[in-house]
Amino acid sequence: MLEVQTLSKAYGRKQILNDLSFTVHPGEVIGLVGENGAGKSTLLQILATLSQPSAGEIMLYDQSYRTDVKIIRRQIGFVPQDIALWEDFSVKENMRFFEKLSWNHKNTEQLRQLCQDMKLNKWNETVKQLSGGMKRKLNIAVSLIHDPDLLILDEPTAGIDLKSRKDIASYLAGLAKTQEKMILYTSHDLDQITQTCDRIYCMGDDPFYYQVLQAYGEQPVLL
Ligand SMILES: Nc1ncnc2c1ncn2[C@@H]1O[C@H](COP(=O)(O)OP(=O)(O)OP(=O)(O)O)[C@@H](O)[C@H]1O
Repeated sequence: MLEVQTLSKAYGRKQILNDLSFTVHPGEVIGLVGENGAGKSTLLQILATLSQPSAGEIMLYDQSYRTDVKIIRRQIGFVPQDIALWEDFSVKENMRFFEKLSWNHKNTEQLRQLCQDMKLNKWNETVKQLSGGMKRKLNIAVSLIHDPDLLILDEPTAGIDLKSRKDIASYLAGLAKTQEKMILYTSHDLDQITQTCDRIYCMGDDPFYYQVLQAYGEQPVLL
């Protein structure tokens, strides 16, 4: 379980996150929504251990983000907003490269299976030959090589076609349910968020997202 308690983050005098508390349970897909600048990426970066909070506690199972960062990093997969792949390498070469950096090893067939599970069947094509949606699928596949318990994704479906969005969303939901993963992701696509997520957290001062989600029949949680 991921437990966030009274988390705050300020950049200089600018308060971005203020006293956030929430939990994510194994098997849950959590959607994080809010206007531009609400602090979603800031929160995800802290949860991915890439940024420090100004105050508060975070626990992943019984490990503390303050004292057990090395262990926690092994249990986290992070997919940033920007694609982070080697453009001149093939899909296979990217998977093998990142597998070498991973603490948990997989053979080539297992790596290929990960891509196929994501409906990415371009094993020998270079990344620069792939479409934006395919690159995003590969980015997600890379983040899963070390079999993380907690998967954090910053707008994994931004700018990609409806079919690929559905592929990714149903893959993430299946992963949470079959392997008890905790998945936390941001998106501005409320149709997809409401269809995919077990719970939705709303960030920011603007009540717009909260109200629209209520109109969808959801009961979002205000952070
Ligand atoms: N390194 C930084 N230094 C100072 N301010 C920052 C820094 N990173 C982010 N911010 C500010 O923090 C606020 C929250 O940004 P963040 O990227 O977390 O929002 P977001 O909800 O993810 O937005 P979007 O939907 O546009 O991706 C913004 O006002 C941004 O300018």
